[in-house]
Formats: sequence, structure tokens, C-alpha cells
Amino acid sequence: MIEFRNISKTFGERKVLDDVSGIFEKGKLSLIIGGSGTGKSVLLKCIVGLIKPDVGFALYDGRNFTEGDESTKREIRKEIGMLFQGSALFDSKTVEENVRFPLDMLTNMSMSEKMDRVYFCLKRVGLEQAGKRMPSEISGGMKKRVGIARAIVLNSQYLFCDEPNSGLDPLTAIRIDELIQEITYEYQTTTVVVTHDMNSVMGIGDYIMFLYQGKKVWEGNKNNILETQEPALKEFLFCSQLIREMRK
Ligand SMILES: Nc1ncnc2c1ncn2[C@@H]1O[C@H](COP(=O)(O)OP(=O)(O)OP(=O)(O)O)[C@@H](O)[C@H]1O
Repeated sequence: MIEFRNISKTFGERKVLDDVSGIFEKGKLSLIIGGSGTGKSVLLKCIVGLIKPDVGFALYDGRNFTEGDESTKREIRKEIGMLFQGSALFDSKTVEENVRFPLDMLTNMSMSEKMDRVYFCLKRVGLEQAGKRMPSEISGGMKKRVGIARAIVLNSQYLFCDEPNSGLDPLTAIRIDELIQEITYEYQTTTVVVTHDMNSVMGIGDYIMFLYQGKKVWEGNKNNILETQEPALKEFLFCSQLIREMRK
């Protein structure tokens, strides 16, 4: 479980996050949603330690990641897996080497132990045949799968995914969501997804936090989101003609 309290962040004159608190539970998929520029990525970065908030902190199963000592932070960092926007694979490394990278950097495992783990993870995402290929030789959906394999290779307790569906066709996007959902339930990870994608909101949102102008203005889940009376969330949800027609 990740709990974060009172997170605020200002860049120059602009308050990008204003006193945001919340809880992401273990074994569940938590989504951060909202329009462009509302602070979703900055919140994610504050929680994973890439940006230091002006105020507030994040607790990882009770351990303070924002204000804790270096050894606590190092311990938590090893338990975090990240799927970056655009997959962020190393173009000059094979699929297998990309997935192995965190093991090379952060463990003392032998090469055969590492390769066992790499192929276990590649198999889990359906890519055990693609280990020797280069990122340029595989599709966008496969790249996301490689990114997921790399994110879980350290047996991550906490999985963060920044726009995992961006640039994918709708069917591939749903397959990636399903894979993230399966992994969350199977390995009981605390999973956090930043997304705009309405299919994701309705398909995998065990918990949903809606940000508007840097504030959390609604929280709930996929089963009650369509009944919201929050004006900014209604505008976000029902902005497309298709969704308005479906709602009728
Ligand atoms: N390092 C930074 N320095 C200055 N301003 C920043 C920095 N990072 C983000 N911002 C600003 O903070 C605001 C929120 O950005 P953020 O990336 O969190 O938005 P977002 O909700 O993730 O949007 P999108 O969905 O478009 O990615 C934006 O106005 C952005 O320009």
C-alpha cells in the first residue's frame, strides 16, 4: 500500500499540485486521471521520488520515501517498477538485454540466474520468442510488453505506469490493460496508472482519483464513476459524442 499526504508543488508562480492526499492499495489497480496539464505526471513523479514536493510525503507500506533516510529510499527504489510513456527501451540493446538491465544494475545474481528470471518475465508477457530481437524490429504493443517485463523483473512490489496505452490501437491498448491487471492481481502489486483512456477507466479502475487544476476533486471506482455529480469530472467523461450516446 502507498499512502501519500498533503502533496503540494509549485513551479515558479504556478501551483501545479495543491494538497493532494490518497491511498493506493496492494493488489489493486489505482488510476490517476484528469485533463492535460492538471498535474498527473507531477504527482506520479512526487510519489516515485523523481520530484521533491514542496510539502507532503509518500509512505510505502509505512516507510517514508520522501523524507526517509538514504538506506530506506534505496530499499524502496529496488521494489519499484516503472513502465514509462513511450516504453523507453534502449534501442541498441536486444529485448533480452533491456529486460535484464535492472538485474545488471541492482543485483549480484549470476548470469544464468538473470537469464532464468528474464525469460520467466518475457514468457509472462507472451514474448519468450522475441528475446534476441531489437526494439526497432518489434511493434508498439510488443515494446510495451517488454517495458512491462522490465518493470516486473525485480519482483517489484510497486508498479507505476505512465500512459501505458499512448500510441496504441484500441484493441492492443485493451490487451496491455488486461496484462497490467493480471499482473497486479497475480503478484499482488500496488499498481498506479496515469491515463486519459476511457477504456482503461471503465475496464481496470479499481480505484480512480480525478485531478482538476492540481486538486483531487473526486475519488471512486469504475462502478460509480458514471454517476458522478462533480462538474469537472462530468465534462471530462462525457466530452465525446459516443460516450454521451452510450449513456443515454
Ligand atoms: N519540471 C517542471 N518545471 C516547470 N513546470 C513543470 C515541470 N513539470 C511539469 N510542469 C508543469 O506542470 C503542469 C502539470 O504537468 P503534468 O505533466 O503533471 O500534467 P499532466 O496532467 O500529466 O498532463 P498530460 O496529460 O498532458 O501529460 C504543466 O503546466 C507543466 O507544464
